[in-house]
Amino acid sequence: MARKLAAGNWKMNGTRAALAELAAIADATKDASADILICPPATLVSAAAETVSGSKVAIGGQDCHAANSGAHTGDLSAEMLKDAGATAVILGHSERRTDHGETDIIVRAKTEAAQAQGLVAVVCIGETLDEREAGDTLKVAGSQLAGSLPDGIIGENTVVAYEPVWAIGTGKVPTLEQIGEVHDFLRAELVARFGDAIGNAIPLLYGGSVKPGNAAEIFGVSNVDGALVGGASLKAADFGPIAAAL
Ligand SMILES: O=C[C@H](O)COP(=O)(O)O
Repeated sequence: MARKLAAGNWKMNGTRAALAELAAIADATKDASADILICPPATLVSAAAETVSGSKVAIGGQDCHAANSGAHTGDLSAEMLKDAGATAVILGHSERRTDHGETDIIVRAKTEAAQAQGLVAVVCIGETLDEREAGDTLKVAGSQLAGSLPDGIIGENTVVAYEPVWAIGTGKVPTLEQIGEVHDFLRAELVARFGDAIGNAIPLLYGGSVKPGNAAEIFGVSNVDGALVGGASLKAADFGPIAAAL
């Protein structure tokens, strides 16, 4: 069975002043039974890791390059994130796929690089509204899953986040049936490709407008092992109750 995980993606939000809120998040989640991960902007990874030291909060990056080092101005490698104190990294978020043209092939290479450094890869997939309305949700999710995950993964170093693009930051949330349909499908795909032990050990997170008011019902859906939370991960008063609902 997959472990439970409440993960926060701060996206391009936060300066050093936000470290006080991170400390509040560590306090608000100290009794949570789920694992806790916060992914601040890269500028804060090192200080964030120091801030949460001794708590149950782990720190992650929001992206990494597929190479370990080299002439890639502005990029960060998995090794650098690890050196700064990260233990995980979000890869293939729809905002990176859209803003930076990241393909499944690129996401797969980044995932391999992250895992080679011992980081947990939180690999994101999800359909656009057009794709859902065309009835292609499972086709898109299956294709992104197959293309973004490398062979040879182990359950402990991989998390998959299903984030319908149309639900991100919009306040629109799929029905519980829609979430369950995709998560059951993804679990079956993981088991078919990686076998029972690994396929069932990979946490499947739902992401997209998760709030304190809807977290418990989403966590009650089959094969939902947690959430990747954007806006509501910025405040301890929101993220604490979400983590507690797991
Ligand atoms: O990575 C997080 C997701 O994009 C969800 O963002 P949101 O909770 O603000 O909708």
